[in-house]
Amino acid sequence: MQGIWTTERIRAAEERLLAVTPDGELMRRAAFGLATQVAALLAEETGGVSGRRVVLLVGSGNNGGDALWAGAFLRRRGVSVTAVLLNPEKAHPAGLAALRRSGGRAVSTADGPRRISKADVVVDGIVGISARGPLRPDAAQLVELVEAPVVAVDLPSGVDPDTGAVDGPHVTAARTVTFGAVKPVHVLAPQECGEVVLVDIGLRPSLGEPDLHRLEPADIAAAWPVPGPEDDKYSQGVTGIAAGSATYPGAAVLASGSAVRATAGMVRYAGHAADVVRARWPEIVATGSVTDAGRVQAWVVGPGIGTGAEGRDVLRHILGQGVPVCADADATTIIAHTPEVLDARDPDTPLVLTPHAGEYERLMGHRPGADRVSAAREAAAKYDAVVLLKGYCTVVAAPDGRVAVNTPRGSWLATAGSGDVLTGLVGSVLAAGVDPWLATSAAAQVHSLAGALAAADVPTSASSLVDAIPAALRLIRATSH
Ligand SMILES: NC(=O)C1=CN([C@@H]2O[C@H](COP(=O)(O)OP(=O)(O)OC[C@H]3O[C@@H](n4cnc5c(N)ncnc54)[C@H](OP(=O)(O)O)[C@@H]3O)[C@@H](O)[C@H]2O)[C@@H](O)CC1
Ligand SMILES: [K+]
Repeated sequence: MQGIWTTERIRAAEERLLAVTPDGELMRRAAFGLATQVAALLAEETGGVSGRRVVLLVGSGNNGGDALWAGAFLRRRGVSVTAVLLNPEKAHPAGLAALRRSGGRAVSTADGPRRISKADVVVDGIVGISARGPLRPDAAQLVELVEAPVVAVDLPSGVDPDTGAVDGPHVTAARTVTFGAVKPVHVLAPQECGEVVLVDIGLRPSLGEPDLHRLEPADIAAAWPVPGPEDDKYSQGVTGIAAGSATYPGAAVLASGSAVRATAGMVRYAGHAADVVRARWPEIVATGSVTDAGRVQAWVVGPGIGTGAEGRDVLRHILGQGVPVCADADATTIIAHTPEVLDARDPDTPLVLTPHAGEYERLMGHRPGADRVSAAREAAAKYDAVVLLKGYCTVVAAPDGRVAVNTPRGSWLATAGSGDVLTGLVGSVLAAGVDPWLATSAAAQVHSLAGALAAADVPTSASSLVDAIPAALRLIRATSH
């Protein structure tokens, strides 16, 4: 699992490491890694390094220091380097001296536009982990003029380091070179960071346990149920699906189909769309009501069941079965409007909620806001449930505080029925007895990978998303070694 640390933790670890490292050493390590990446991007963009033009946008902190030192390294490779100093009195003295010694030049913001227009690559050393809020006007004016690809130092300036939130002018980078550890901004605002490259500066041993996680293919492959020689269709977990209606059977077909494709376990369907589901998925045992559905190891409930009395009865019945439940869509709304349905739940049985921002507001009485990680944690604690907060990046919080972030591969998943597919995936992994936080996080990643495979850079549909699940699983297994 990839660990992600908040800036408070990074700063504490840096202090510990700085105390035992020669002066300036960490910055030089960081800057050398940065210079290597800038040179690589120059080569990719222009076919060469020597003689190319790099402009550094340099703020008043150590982030600017990194950029200046990297400029000095780039000079050694024959790059023409100009630093635009946003605040000349406060520019990192040692970095500025190093750049000047190497033959680089430093100019004021007045000369910035002319230099920027000729740059092959621009380096954003405006601010790093100590700043909050949008770019100040002088920096914003220069950034607006940039047409060359940008390499962000540590993070794209103007994007919040801990939440990834954007609230005004900011940098959008082609590549972000970060140091010591991945920070929340990199997984919560991937669209602003571009490709993220981590440079090791020796921080890892000082960091401790991560604040957030991102599952790697090996984690998903290890969590995903794979049948063994002793398994039969029951032992791998039976998923129950209570979704859809006679008038709107689509949600039932998608959620059930997703569960069929996701694991080798059996799938039962209970509801008014039984005929349609059976016709589309003959391997599913379908009945008209949850009361005669038979034994399941996990329930998926909600998509298309309606928010009236009947939907409420279905949800209450399912919550009382003593097995893990993934409550989605209409079930979320029912819980928000009549929280007493949760009285039917055995407190020891896992519950997964999958709200989008609007459903979150119904559940919590306020919008998720800019800090989506804290928002998900708050809901997880309130409902004693795993909460998957939908959005461009999906945040999965457990009641014990664990959080996983799923970075998307494009926006293709924003298609009708996509949520029904996700809930089917979650349910089928829950049915196999996997830890609910891990099951939900793994399902979210398989869902986004299936979306990317189904779309292949063109719009897709939820049905093709279901069809792409096996390919996504195959790819994850192939890349997990
Ligand atoms: N520590 C280490 O060992 C290592 C650290 N490393 C590097 O250091 C970076 C952190 O450096 P840092 O702490 O000096 O702060 P940083 O983010 O550069 O600047 C903050 C200053 O910017 C200003 N400012 C604030 N808001 C602003 C805004 N919206 N728009 C514009 N300006 C704004 C404000 O200054 P002011 O202008 O108000 O005087 C504030 O004081 C880190 O990201 C990494 O790159 C690496 O070298 C590895 C080793
Ligand atoms: K930066």
